[in-house]
Amino acid sequence: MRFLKGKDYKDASRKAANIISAQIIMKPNCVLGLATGSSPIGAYNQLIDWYKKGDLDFSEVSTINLDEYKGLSGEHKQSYRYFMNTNLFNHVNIEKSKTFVPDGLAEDDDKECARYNEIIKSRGIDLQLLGLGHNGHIGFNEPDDAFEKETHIVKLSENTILANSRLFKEVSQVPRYAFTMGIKNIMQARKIVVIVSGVDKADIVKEVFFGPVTPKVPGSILQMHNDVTVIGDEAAFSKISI
Ligand SMILES: N[C@@H]1[C@@H](O)[C@H](O)[C@@H](COP(=O)(O)O)O[C@@H]1O
Repeated sequence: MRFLKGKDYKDASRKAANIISAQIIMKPNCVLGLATGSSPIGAYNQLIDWYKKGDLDFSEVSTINLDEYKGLSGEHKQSYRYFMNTNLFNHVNIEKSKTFVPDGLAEDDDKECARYNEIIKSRGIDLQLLGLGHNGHIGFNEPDDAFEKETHIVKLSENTILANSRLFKEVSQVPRYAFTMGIKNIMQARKIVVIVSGVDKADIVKEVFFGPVTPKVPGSILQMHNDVTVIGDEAAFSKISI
């Protein structure tokens, strides 16, 4: 595992964007596994900036997102499809038909999980970007008794519902269920980049990357992957010595 410390969030975001853009330059038709949340926004902004300057081309890139709330349409402002469109896809020359996010309105959960899982397996992810939930979740893989392997529907923990309610008018509006890639899907990515920022992530960063590997802390499985880069600002890395 490599740790890259940025001076601040902007610096950390630029480092993450550098790795993503190197991936696109080395393999123009690469498959990027993308994440939502506040953590990757800075990296997305940097990528947009480089695209606008003519330094990056997304025309052959495909993307597969980690997760989506069940019950929200892609037009809903808090859906992850909407997030991706507004924070990245609408601003670069990516073909929308090559951007995948689970369908939050799918009527049959099992069918949607199988469909999405097939999208992941048939393409294969070259680089997976991740944020980290305060309870150590990656995607929406919540603490559990076992590592859930493939795409599945998950009941969100109270902790996650509360953390994510900051983006909704009130906590009751936060969906209780979500579709998410499983741990096996994430671990099969060739390369993984985790972005963390802020002092509120300092404890979980220590637990995930230096504590025991356990499904109670889902991100801890990343210790077993052979190509993980963790990028953070000083605050997020304040409880580890690297
Ligand atoms: N499903 C997403 C995760 O993919 C994300 O990593 C996490 C952390 O978000 P943030 O980066 O805003 O702290 O939030 C959500 O729950």
